[in-house]
Order: sequence, then structure tokens, then C-alpha cells
Amino acid sequence: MSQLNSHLDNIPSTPGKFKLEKSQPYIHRLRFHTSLSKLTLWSSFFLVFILFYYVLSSPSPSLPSRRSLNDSWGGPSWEKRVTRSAQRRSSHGLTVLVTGAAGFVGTHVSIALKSRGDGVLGLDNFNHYYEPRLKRDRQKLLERNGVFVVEGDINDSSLLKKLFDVVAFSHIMHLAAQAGVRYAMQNPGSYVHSNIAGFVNILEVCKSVNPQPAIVWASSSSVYGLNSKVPFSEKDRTDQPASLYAATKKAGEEIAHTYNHIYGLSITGLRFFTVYGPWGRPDMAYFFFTKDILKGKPITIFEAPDRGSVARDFTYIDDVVKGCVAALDTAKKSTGSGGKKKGPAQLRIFNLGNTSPVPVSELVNILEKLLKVKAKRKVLPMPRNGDVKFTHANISLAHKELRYKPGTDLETGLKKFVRWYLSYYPGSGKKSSW
Ligand SMILES: O=C(O)[C@H]1O[C@H](OP(=O)(O)OP(=O)(O)OC[C@H]2O[C@@H](n3ccc(=O)[nH]c3=O)[C@H](O)[C@@H]2O)[C@H](O)[C@@H](O)[C@@H]1O
Repeated sequence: MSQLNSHLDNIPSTPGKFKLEKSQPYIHRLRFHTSLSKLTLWSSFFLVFILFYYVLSSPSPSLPSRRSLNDSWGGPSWEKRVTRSAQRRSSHGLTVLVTGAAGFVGTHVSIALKSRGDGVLGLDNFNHYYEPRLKRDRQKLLERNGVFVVEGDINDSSLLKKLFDVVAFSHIMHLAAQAGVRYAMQNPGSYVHSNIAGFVNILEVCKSVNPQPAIVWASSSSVYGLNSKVPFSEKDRTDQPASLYAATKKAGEEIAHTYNHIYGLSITGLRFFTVYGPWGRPDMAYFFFTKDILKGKPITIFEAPDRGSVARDFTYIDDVVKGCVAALDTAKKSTGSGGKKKGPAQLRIFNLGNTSPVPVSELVNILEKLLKVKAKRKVLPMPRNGDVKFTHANISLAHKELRYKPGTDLETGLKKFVRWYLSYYPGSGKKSSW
């Protein structure tokens, strides 16, 4: 007798309600099997339900856990830290709330403001979109520079209101966002959560407080989407976004218009062009190319459908920081109070780029030279993943209004990045001569 038969034959004759009757063995065995499959079906439904509930209730990698947020703010010693960090050195200084302060641009801007004497308070939700350790290390750097970073989400109205109760911010530098063009296909919800709902929440709080702060915030070069007129000017069309990321940034620009129009908020949007440099974002190509080249892993270089090169107007962080600070310095006051507009308010958009696009293959040439390691290149047609073929900023408006003048070419900037990278990840660059 086979094992299978013996197993079937061993079904007990009195398995609870599936009791078999000897007179109709076939029918009863069939009923038993039907009940058994019903049971299996319901158990599967139950399991699927549990699984669904778990997936929906577990936070997305880009959302912080609620518990950690509630635990991390409030109380007299917390308020003291907030006040001290936001204290400006002179009465001419600004008092700035920097959202996304533990992010790449946020860290650099916060330090620049603090070191010239402005009061700076950081806010960051420390989500897990990329290496949490890098964000925590940026936070340590900020603390060493006298900037306290409150752990919280821009969607948390009660936290934002509390911050305005404690400090009368003159300006908000709003840099908290879900960044990254390609990740929008994997986690669309996080873009809506941060770039749309979060931004509206910030504006809602800003319009209600008295005095209303002036707002400077990060838009993106990606809003130019499929625009083919070069260089990209602020007057060009931006109604053809190629990614959900770009669409949420474009939506932000329209939302800014609404809050300026109804409530008199002074708002300046900055379209950043592929910002790179020390303490950068590991999800960006220059960063993970460096990592992979050093590890001897192949890298993928996208080429355009016509086999042309894909290029970016890579912009060095120090240049972008100067643009951000100038935007804050030239921002006029909001005109509303108590949620009511009292007069027209400033509404601006500026490109912050380098005006000198470089093909991605050339970026790799420079990295190879600096790292003294040959890259293992795989050239592939650009997938339909939200990327655009090229970006190129016209910066004449930023130059006229902000005195913005980028001064770092890609090779100089990458040299500084590589130096930082090799000191931050010791051991990664055994093959290079730094
Ligand atoms: O300027 C902007 O608005 C945007 O700049 C970057 O987006 P992106 O320019 O796409 O920067 P990377 O993701 O670093 O890609 C740079 C270039 O490398 C290419 N690439 C990327 C990945 C890859 O594996 N291979 C490859 O050739 C991309 O197609 C792109 O041309 C940022 O990631 C966005 O958050 C930002 O808003």
C-alpha cells in the first residue's frame, strides 16, 4: 500500500462533524471533502485578510512610526531646546523653521543660516526612504552647529501649531518632501502624503498664525517634463510632467498660487536641478555609481530612445545653498493675518541650476578618474520610469533677483563629493589613491 493510500485510509471514522456513515461511504467521503475544502477556503480568506490588515496597518518605509513621533516632542526641556535653537544672534537675523532639516539640502541650508547668526529650528520625520544612519549623522552634525531637529511629520498639525506657539518664525524653508523620480512608481502614496498633503498642511498652519511667515520651498526641475525648449525658462510650459514626482511638485506650485491668492502668503518656489555634493542622497545616480564602481559592480547608464546621451544640469550643493539663502533674504513679508488676506503678496518661482548640462556618461568618466577605478558600464535604453532626456536651466531670473551665480563645475564638485564619500565610508575606497 502506498503512503498516500494509507494516509487517506487513516482518516478517522469520527472526525467531529465530518462523521462518515458506512452505508454511503462514497457520498459521505465526498461531503467530508467538500467541507474540508470549504474550511480550507475560509482559512485562506482569513489568512489573506490578516495579511492585508498587516500590510495596510504597517507604516510605509517613508512614513515614520506614529509612536516614535508622539514620544519625541513636548515638555519643558524640549521647549527650551526649541527656543534656544531658534534664537537669532542679532535683531536683523531671520528666525527660520527648516523642514526636512536632516535631508541633504536641509542640512546644508540649516548650517549656512545658523553660522551667519539666524535662528534655525529643524523638523524632520527621519523616514526610511534611504539609510537612516546618514540622516542621524547629519542630525549630529546639525547639533554640533547648534541646530536642534524636532522629530515629527509635516502632516502633524498639532506639532506645527505647537512650534509656532513656542517660536514666531519669520520664515519657513520648506524642504521636506518625498524625493526621487523613479521611486514614484513603487510608492506613489508617499509622494501624495509628503508633497501634496504635507505641503497643504504647512500652508494651512502658516496662513492661520500671526504673523504669517514667508515661505521658500523646494520645487524641482522635473516640472519641465517633456518640454523640449532649451534652456528651461520659468516662462516655459510645465504641464507635461513625466513622473508622478514631477506632477506632485507641479501641483505644489499651483497650490502655492492658491494660498498666495486667498491668504496673502508670501511664497517662493525654487526649481532645483539635480543637486549633488557631500552628505548627498544615496538614491541619486552619482552617489550609487560611486558606491558600485568602488565595489566593482556594474552600473547602468541610460541612453535616449534615439541612442543620444541623457544629460543633467548637475548643480553643486554650495551653489544651491546660496540660492536658498538669497531667496529667504529677498522674500517679502506675507500680508495676511488671522487667516485673512490684507493685500497682494509676493509669489515667485526660480530655477536654481548650473546652466551647463553634462551627459551621464561624462559623469561616469569623471568618477572613474577621481576613484581611479574603471566602471563596468551597461548601456541600456532609458526605461519608461519617469526620467527625462535632459535638463538645462536658464538662470537669468535668479541671477537678476537673487544674484545667483553658480561657481562649481561638475569635476570640482564631484572631487569634493568623492573626498567626503571616502571619509564617510572608510574602507570603501581601498583601490583609489585618496
Ligand atoms: O533636478 C531635479 O528636479 C531632480 O533631480 C534628481 O533627479 P534626477 O535628475 O533624475 O537625478 P538622478 O536620479 O541622480 O539621475 C541622474 C541621471 O542619471 C540617469 N541614471 C539614473 C540611474 C541609473 O541607474 N542610470 C542612469 O543613467 C538618469 O536617467 C538621469 O539622467 C533628484 O533625484 C530629484 O529628487 C530632483 O528633484
